[in-house]
Amino acid sequence: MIEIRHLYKAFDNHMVLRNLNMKINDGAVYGFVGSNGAGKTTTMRIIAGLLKADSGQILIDGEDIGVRHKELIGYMPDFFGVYDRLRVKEYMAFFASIYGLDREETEKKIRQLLELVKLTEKKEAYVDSLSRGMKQRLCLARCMIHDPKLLILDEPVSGLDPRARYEFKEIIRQLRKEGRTIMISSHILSDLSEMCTDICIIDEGSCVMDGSVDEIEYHMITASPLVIRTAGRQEDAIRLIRHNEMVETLSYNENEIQAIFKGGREDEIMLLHELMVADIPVYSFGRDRSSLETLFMQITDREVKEHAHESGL
Ligand SMILES: Nc1ncnc2c1ncn2[C@@H]1O[C@H](COP(=O)(O)OP(=O)(O)OP(=O)(O)O)[C@@H](O)[C@H]1O
Repeated sequence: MIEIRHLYKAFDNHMVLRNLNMKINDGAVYGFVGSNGAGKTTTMRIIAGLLKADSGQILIDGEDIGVRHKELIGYMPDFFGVYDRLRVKEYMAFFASIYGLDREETEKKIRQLLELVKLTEKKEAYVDSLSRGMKQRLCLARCMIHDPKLLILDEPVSGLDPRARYEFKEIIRQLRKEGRTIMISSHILSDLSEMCTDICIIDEGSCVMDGSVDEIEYHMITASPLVIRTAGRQEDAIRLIRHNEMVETLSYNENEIQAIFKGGREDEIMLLHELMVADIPVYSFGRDRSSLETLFMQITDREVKEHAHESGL
């Protein structure tokens, strides 16, 4: 398990990380989401050993990571450097040499990793001739050359076209199946929920919500209003719904009734059952599934953030 404890970092008196805490279980694909400037890259660079924290600890299996970042972590930055006149296989061999792999091991690793990222046929191609998506995949391959305990990927799909994003996500799903531990950042929550097992939402340098993707989605669902449409008898429906203890607020117009409903699926079924028993002609009943992005906006909204903090989310 990787634990980040009480991380603080300031640049020129500007506090960027404030008491950041995270736990990443072995085999987790840990989505790290936050808006621009939230502190994602800073956190990742500190874990990768490229930047020093002002205070805090990074523990792997209970031990302080110390100076062992290089061997334990594979870090993929959010930009790709220029490698003039270097072929794909030479690029990979260069990184293998940094980690002291012998010739046989280097060849084996290059073969395996290029296969994983579907670049075997590009082995002899010059790096600079590859498409953006291919470069991202090559960069991922080189981060894995030394079999790191934790892979850190900083916004790996940003700037990719839909096909390249899909291809990259497929590789992450494959790595997830293999039980790799991965931390992956994005400012798009829905990108991460497709690939990840867990999500941490960072805002102004602190984690404001974390949990499994299922837990996060549960919060998303209960944050979405319940929308009920009837074919007549709307006033009776409003009266009945208003009395349900799970209803926090109610609004309506001539077409529909909207309720902020704190109950889960069972409570929704109960309410629908009550409406049916009262013979109210319900023709549509369900959550207005606000996108994950809406939840994200809500959580990073000041007032909601305070509420989430108080309720221990
Ligand atoms: N080397 C630096 N010197 C001064 N300020 C910095 C430095 N690096 C980052 N910052 C500031 O720290 C804050 C957090 O930046 P960081 O890059 O960690 O955010 P981020 O969440 O990764 O954002 P983005 O999604 O835009 O990449 C920003 O206000 C940024 O300007």
